[in-house]
Amino acid sequence: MFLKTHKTAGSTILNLLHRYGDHNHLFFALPYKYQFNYPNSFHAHRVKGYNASSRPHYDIMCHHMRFNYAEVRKVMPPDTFYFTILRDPATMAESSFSYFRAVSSAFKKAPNFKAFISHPTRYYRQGERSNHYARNPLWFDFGFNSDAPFTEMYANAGIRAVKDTFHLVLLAEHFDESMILLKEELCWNLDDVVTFKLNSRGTSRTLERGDIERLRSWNTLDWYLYSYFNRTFWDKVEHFGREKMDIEVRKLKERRQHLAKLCLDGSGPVGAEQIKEEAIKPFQFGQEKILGWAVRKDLPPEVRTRCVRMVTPELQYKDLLDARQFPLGLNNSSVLAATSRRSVGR
Ligand SMILES: Nc1ncnc2c1ncn2[C@@H]1O[C@H](COP(=O)(O)OS(=O)(=O)O)[C@@H](OP(=O)(O)O)[C@H]1O
Repeated sequence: MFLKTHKTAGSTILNLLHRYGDHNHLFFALPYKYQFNYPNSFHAHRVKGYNASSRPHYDIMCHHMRFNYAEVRKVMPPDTFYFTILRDPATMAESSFSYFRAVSSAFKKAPNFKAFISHPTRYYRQGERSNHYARNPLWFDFGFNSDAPFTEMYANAGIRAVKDTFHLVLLAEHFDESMILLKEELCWNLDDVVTFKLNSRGTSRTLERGDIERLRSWNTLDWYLYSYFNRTFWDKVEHFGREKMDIEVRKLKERRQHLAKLCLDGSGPVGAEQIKEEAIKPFQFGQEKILGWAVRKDLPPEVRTRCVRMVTPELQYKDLLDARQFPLGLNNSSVLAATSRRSVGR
């Protein structure tokens, strides 16, 4: 089970989970649309095909939700491996402002990002439309109260809850090291965790030191959470072995380079207008262009399919999986009964 927090490289992780599940014929716990009724708290009945009396065997759950462990547990098997990813609240806020400007009331009211950073309380009102993107969004996604006043006791209780549930907490800033830790935990192969960056923006602002401090302080609960799991992340790397990690990360980068040369048209991500195939066009949202990848045309069909899968964005891949799992619509009980016996577990 992957808790996909917002603006933390989750779409790239979804790609590797989609690919792995697709390749191994695993059964996904899918939302009816693209998210599990976010920003409302997750509820088991939001999973397509879930029925409390005859529960299909689900292998992977990974789409956006506001986490609710009691309900997730009803859907996923007891030996499920839980993981998630965090990002520094400062850069995350910059990404969120750009992406969610039109939907979050606080972001919308601010004339620009600099004004928001300087006086967030001037624009932010608790409970106003989509303001969970504007303050402590990680804390919110974990299902906690993102408007709660900061106290160490409260923040530590949240951390304990995350620590007790999630076996692995990754960091967007250290994506490659994160992939190696994930691969080790799941006993996967290197190719399973090779990805191309998805859902990235054409341009982003560089933050000044003072802005970073202000954003971390505005998002105190998230900063406290991030700082804690940053420490545990490096403890895990230490335990894995720094030298071994360097070797593994080097292999991962080499493999990514190799696959980029094999699969991609051009040397970097491109705007949606340069991608002709609808199946791999990135969804556009927010103030900046969201980039994707063009795939070489001159590849043997099998290789091309594999390359296309690597750059298939979340929405299109979810539709593919949905069509595979429910070829005749939701009432096709034979498909549910025939779900895989394998699970992404420990
Ligand atoms: N591999 C890797 N390493 C580091 N950072 C990465 C990676 N993949 C995606 N990204 C960055 O993550 C941001 C998008 O996050 P999400 O996909 O979680 O966003 S969303 O909530 O699903 O819309 C988005 O950040 P911004 O570009 O700052 O907006 C992506 O650039």
